Amino acid sequence: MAEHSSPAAAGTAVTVSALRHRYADQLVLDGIDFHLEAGQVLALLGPSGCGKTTLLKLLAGLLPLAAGHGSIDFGARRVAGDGRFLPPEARGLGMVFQDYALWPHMTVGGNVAFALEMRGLPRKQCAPRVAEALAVVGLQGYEQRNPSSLSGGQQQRVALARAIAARPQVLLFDEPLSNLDRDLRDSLCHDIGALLRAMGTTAVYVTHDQEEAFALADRVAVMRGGRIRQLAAPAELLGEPADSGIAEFLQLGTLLPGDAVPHAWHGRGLAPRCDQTAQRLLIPQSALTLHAGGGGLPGEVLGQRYRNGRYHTAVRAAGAPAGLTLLTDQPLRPGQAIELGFDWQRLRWLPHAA
Ligand SMILES: Nc1ncnc2c1ncn2[C@@H]1O[C@H](COP(=O)(O)OP(=O)(O)OP(=O)(O)O)[C@@H](O)[C@H]1O
Repeated sequence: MAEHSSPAAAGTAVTVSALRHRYADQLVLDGIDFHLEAGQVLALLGPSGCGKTTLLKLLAGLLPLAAGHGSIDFGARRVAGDGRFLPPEARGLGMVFQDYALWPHMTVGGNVAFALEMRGLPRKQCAPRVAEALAVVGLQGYEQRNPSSLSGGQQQRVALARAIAARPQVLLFDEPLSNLDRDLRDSLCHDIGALLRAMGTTAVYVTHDQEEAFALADRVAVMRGGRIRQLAAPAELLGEPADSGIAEFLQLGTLLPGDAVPHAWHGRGLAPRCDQTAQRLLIPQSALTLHAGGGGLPGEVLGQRYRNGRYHTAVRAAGAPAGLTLLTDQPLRPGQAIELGFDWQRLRWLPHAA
């Protein structure tokens, strides 16, 4: 994407308080609270059905907020709650959806201009704004093209141009890359991240792809069962997951039940279990290495799988249940005896997921 100066206005803070939502008698959001500073990017990450899209729709004004079900503020403006409800077009939003949602009967330029015309911008002023937004997403000169003549990645760039052309204060993304193949996803994800940082627009980005969330967002809210279970910067989530459910969802490593942890490990440097609520031991993949030179824990190779330039190696450590994963550059054969190095400082006792 082009290294352009921002066509968008700087973002506004977003505050969500005690938000709840019901579909008929099913409570799908239950007590959502967060505050995003202006210009921050929040990823909503969680398994299918946890309520990500519902939360995004409430932020967008695409769903009504029932009385007594919390509030949403954009800066000092209450956009929903306490009897107030601003429709989407009055919230200063841009939205990008999974299915691009471009008008097929309009040109690329027409699609981008549409958002501006809807806001009452005189036609004459639209053309330079359209050109500017298309340039930012790397589609300079595409105004006259038909959306159907573009690739999926290019169509999503048009949708992005349309979202930023109106200079929104808040950008909302609902799984915008999930229809694209992996390589295109990676490059567009990188471009969207760079664009958001350059624009300073506040953004909320729904995804179930952890890599996408961690690449783009300043903060990540991990959701489960209609609640935010942890909201933190990516590094904090990786290093200090709040419970075993989060560690499991983020696939941070092996989780051993407390009573399966070999007794001998305590003597080796494992911090003792600090309280009764700490029930499972997380052994992050990053804590486990192939040890050379004696003094490591004896282990055995169970199998290997090559992925992303490394061998994901299933190993069994002596006295412990199977299921540890070691990342290594070395090919190893099943049954091979090895020694394992543990970085005991990285092991964590975690409470069970609530
Ligand atoms: N219009 C609707 N009417 C009734 N129930 C709904 C409606 N939309 C969503 N739901 C239900 O609400 C819950 C949350 O759905 P939501 O789409 O917000 O989850 P999600 O985390 O975005 O899931 P996904 O990743 O699969 O899109 C699910 O149980 C879903 O079946």
